[in-house]
Amino acid sequence: MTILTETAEKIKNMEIRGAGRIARAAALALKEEATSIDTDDIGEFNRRMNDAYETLYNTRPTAVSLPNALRLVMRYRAATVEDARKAIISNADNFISNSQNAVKKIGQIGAKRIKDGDTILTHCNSSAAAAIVEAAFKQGKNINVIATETRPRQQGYVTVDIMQKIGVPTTLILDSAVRYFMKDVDIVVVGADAITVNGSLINKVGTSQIALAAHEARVNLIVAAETYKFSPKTLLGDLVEIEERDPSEVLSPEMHIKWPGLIVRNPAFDVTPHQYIDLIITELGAIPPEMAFWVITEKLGLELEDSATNIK
Ligand SMILES: O=P(O)(O)OC[C@H]1O[C@H](OP(=O)(O)O)[C@H](O)[C@@H]1O
Repeated sequence: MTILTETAEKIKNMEIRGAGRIARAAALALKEEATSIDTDDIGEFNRRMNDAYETLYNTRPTAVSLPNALRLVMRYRAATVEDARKAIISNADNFISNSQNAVKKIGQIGAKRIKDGDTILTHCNSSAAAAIVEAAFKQGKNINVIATETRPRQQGYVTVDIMQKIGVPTTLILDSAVRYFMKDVDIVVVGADAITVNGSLINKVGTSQIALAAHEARVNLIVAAETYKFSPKTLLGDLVEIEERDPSEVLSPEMHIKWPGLIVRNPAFDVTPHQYIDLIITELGAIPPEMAFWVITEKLGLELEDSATNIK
């Protein structure tokens, strides 16, 4: 197994997960592939890099950070294999370090929205959302986190683990207990797998129910999202595909056999309309969801140009 196929497999089975981590792992896999292709023929090199792009692209459909990262790394024009290799390596290194810096900046900017004494509810596991909590805690704010379990993959445990290591007092709750606890919550902070041109959020399934409960209780909901989580293709009229994962994540095959004909659905994400989002914290600053169009056209302009010509 090459690093490329291993990375693709790990993204599919969610050993590598979280929109930002998926993007960085894909960038690294393209870099490794570019380094290891043994040819002097630029045509063959380009073909094999395109195959690598396709393999990674076809792993999970929803997190737009993946195609955005792939396009950024693959943006090269070169007459020789040596130049192509250099360009891909430098693009991948830049993407990875920009992505890591973006998460840190989001932490610093988002922490200003957290007040001393706040109880923060978060869903699933988002490194960008966790960066906000960590920065606020390191500023000496006395805060608590409520983490949802996040059925069926229990990414809430990853959040709990991070919070325990940092030392933030944390309460784990069932996803279905969110409305029950909303009266104790001061702010909801979640991550993003994609943000559409109208500022709506695609994130772990259950986020939209949390947003409704927060709205009802007049609790602010903020989204932590690097600009490469904004979806250029939504500007072209496309919808973001919602990944539907295997039913066995929800119900064991042994149980399923007992009820032949039972339909089990397992969408991994849902859509939270922009009306329920107070702010999106990006590395460029805290912006209202209505500015998604600006991020896509002004900041991801080149990706848009690519997506217009480039199918994906
Ligand atoms: O990039 P960061 O902020 O880490 O994560 C962003 C989002 O990615 C995750 O998806 P999954 O667990 O891969 O399905 C969650 O939906 C999370 O909110």
